[in-house]
Amino acid sequence: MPIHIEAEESEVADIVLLPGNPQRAKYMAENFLEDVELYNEYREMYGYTGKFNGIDVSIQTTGMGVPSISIILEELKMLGAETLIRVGTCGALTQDLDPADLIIAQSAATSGTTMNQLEEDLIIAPPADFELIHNLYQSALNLDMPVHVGEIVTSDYFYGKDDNYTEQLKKLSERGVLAAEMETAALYNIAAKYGLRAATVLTVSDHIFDQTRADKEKIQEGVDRMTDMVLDTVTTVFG
Ligand SMILES: O=P(O)(O)O[C@H]1O[C@H](CO)[C@@H](O)[C@H]1O
Ligand SMILES: O=c1cc[nH]c(=O)[nH]1
Repeated sequence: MPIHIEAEESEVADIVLLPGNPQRAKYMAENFLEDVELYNEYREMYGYTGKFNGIDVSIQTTGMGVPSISIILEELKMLGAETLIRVGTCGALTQDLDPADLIIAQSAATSGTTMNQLEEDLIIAPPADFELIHNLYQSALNLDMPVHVGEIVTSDYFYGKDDNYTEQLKKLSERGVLAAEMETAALYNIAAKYGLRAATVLTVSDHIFDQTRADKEKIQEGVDRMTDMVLDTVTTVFG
């Protein structure tokens, strides 16, 4: 049994959804899955397994940031997980995005974390699994949801350290990077290391440059949309 996910392999599904927030994991499990079992409570890294349209699906909390999600991903690999879909929130880097819009992350640049640096002169940027993001996009269109596809940045900072960080984000924004969050580069790198399938879907909770945050109801609307989209794709790809 791994150290931080106190579960047996048989308790975790092949398909795992990955919210950062434990309350989101609980909400998604209780409101979207049937026959739900809680398999992990340690450190409030809640993990649930249930069924959606007859398909076994787990929802595993990752915590915030690259170190936390990296522990969880390594342990999910030990527990036999094969398909990993992050369901997170993010800060938009452009006014073209509205609160509760959805983003499908094709790739993740990094700021502050060395996740994409394989060796001194070797930077990699593993992409999302194409079949997953293709189907996620189709699900969003079919369900008439506002969706954007592109690059994001995974940052070690939620609160910008200094002006230099804001300048970095502005440069990324000028190059078309849509939003910042704190885990996806770890997900895509660890998935590449083990040959797992991975994708990230985010809902916009903040606008970084004007420092505005959507109210809780709006963020919840985005979470509900995002979960509907992801479970529609799970049904199409694995049903
Ligand atoms: O809402 P979650 O999935 O936690 O994702 C985002 O929210 C947290 C910061 O508030 C970070 O984990 C960031 O990546
Ligand atoms: O990392 C994050 C997540 C949500 N909102 C932000 O501004 N940053």
